[in-house]
Amino acid sequence: MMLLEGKTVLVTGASAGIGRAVAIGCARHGADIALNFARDVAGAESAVAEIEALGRKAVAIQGDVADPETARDFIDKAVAVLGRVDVFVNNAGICPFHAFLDMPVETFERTMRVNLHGAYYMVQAAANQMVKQGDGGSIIAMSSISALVGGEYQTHYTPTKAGLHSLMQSVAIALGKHGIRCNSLFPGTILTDINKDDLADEAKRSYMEKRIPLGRLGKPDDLVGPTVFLASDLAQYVTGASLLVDGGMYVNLQ
Ligand SMILES: NC(=O)C1=CN([C@@H]2O[C@H](COP(=O)(O)OP(=O)(O)OC[C@H]3O[C@@H](n4cnc5c(N)ncnc54)[C@H](O)[C@@H]3O)[C@@H](O)[C@H]2O)C=CC1
Ligand SMILES: C[C@H](O)[C@@H]1OC(=O)[C@H](O)[C@@H]1O
Repeated sequence: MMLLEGKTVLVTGASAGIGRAVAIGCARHGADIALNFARDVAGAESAVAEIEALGRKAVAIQGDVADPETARDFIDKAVAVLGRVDVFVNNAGICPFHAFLDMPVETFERTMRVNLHGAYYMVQAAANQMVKQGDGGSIIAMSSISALVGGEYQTHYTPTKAGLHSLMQSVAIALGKHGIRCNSLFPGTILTDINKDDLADEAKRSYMEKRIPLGRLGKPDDLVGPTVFLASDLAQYVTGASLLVDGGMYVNLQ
């Protein structure tokens, strides 16, 4: 069943990892796609080619989400090519693992700017476009299990993910009157470039795997179904909600 037929979906950070899987997954469900990407031109172009091969329209638009100008530019260019915005997926993010006591100011500030400030500007720009269209929409934030639990080397990162979830709760209230639903996904540990180095440590990887009742680390495609659900009319009465997509890791105390 095609759940996103006729919809236009915008995804940030979509040249690789979860964002790319979600963009292509939404296209499989009938959506046209606009992808934001930072630097990886080849990754963005190949994602566009994959989406077009599915018979859908796709456009890749370059921009650093930490720059407030990028948000307006992304929405305007996406609308110029695809006509409208029905679904906005705020996915772009970084997690440069580092200890707390000597966290460099620039690492802390860059993580905040990309993950949280960038999300704020993007969500605001997408929401303004949806309000202008006048027929609702769906905004989805790629938050994290890290909105709920800490990480020794993620003291700069986990607050951005809790902040993203909080942003979705508040904008769900602000935008409800416009029929715009706002929800968060909480991925657990998904194998992508963001944690390639961290999980190169065999002991850490095996510890993470053992914490997961479903017995494996996640893959980017694991986020497609939950994203499509929240994007689709199946979730027409779901807003301000969050969904863990973690193989059960969060609930596994002992
Ligand atoms: N992989 C995991 O275990 C988990 C990931 N997440 C979140 O999922 C999202 C996607 O991450 P992954 O696919 O895992 O990592 P990834 O590193 O494969 O993808 C991140 C994407 O964001 C883009 N990006 C980074 N900075 C950007 C900027 N300034 N402007 C535009 N794009 C930018 C990257 O180019 C890349 O395409 C992130 O927000 C991450 O925090 C959440 C929970 C778990
Ligand atoms: C980057 C981490 O491996 C990943 O990102 C998160 O949000 C979780 O903390 C995951 O473990």
